[in-house]
Amino acid sequence: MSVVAENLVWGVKRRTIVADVSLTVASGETLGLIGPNGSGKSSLLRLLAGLRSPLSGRVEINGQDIAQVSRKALSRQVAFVQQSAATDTNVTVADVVCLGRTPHRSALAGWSEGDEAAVNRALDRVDMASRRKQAWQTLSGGERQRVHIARALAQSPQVMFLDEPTNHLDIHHQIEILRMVRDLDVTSVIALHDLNLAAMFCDRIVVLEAGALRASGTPEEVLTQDTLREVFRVTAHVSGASANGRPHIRFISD
Ligand SMILES: Nc1ncnc2c1ncn2[C@@H]1O[C@H](COP(=O)(O)OP(=O)(O)OP(=O)(O)O)[C@@H](O)[C@H]1O
Repeated sequence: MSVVAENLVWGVKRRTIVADVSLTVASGETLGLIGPNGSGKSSLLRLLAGLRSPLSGRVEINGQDIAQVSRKALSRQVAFVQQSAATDTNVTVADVVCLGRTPHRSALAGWSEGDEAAVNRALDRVDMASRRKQAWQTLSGGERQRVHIARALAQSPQVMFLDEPTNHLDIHHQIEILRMVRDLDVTSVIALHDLNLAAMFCDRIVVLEAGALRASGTPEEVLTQDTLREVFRVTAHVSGASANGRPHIRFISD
């Protein structure tokens, strides 16, 4: 399923936070969203996922204007992994992941084998199958993050929006989660701070600066020394595409 945003504008009071952003994500593509703190990544993700309405502009998922699609219908197609999402404390890991099945169930239908299989597969994918009975409030920050990703996977989405999904994760799980998202047959948009991980796992990257789209293209096209200096205010050496065709950034401290 493709995602197309046309001239999205959003803000509060007189402040424009997302400034006329247009982008296209092809079906199955992994798009990285990068930019400094406060550049509008989370705000743009929420607009793309239909969690917030733009002041102007529109979002189409699979050719349909999401403003015309019901919440429930949208949640059968679209999953959103929020930055440090809250969850009721008195539940188990399995309870949280089972919630991912809600959009696919009718009020009268019981829990099906298909639901159970989707939950088990999701727990397996994030390496949490052995913790299904553990109480949510006893999990570490990284484990909670992985369970939230499992809930999104249990939703069997065709489009995933992920806001800093590698927050709290150790390097093994950062790589595992991003590799898994890239390899899923799902269109995804991922806000990321780690530019080398963005280079490794994203097909294309969009750079936001003060709410506006500053650059977009392949990692090699976008992650240039000039962009890093001008947008992120860092000095860095970018080595050309290595064997895997991805640039590598080395930050220079003085
Ligand atoms: N509801 C709101 N009311 C007022 N200001 C807001 C609101 N939502 C976002 N902002 C402001 O808009 C700007 C963009 O926020 P956003 O969370 O989208 O940035 P971000 O790029 O995701 O940042 P970070 O990298 O720090 O997570 C910030 O300055 C933020 O304070």
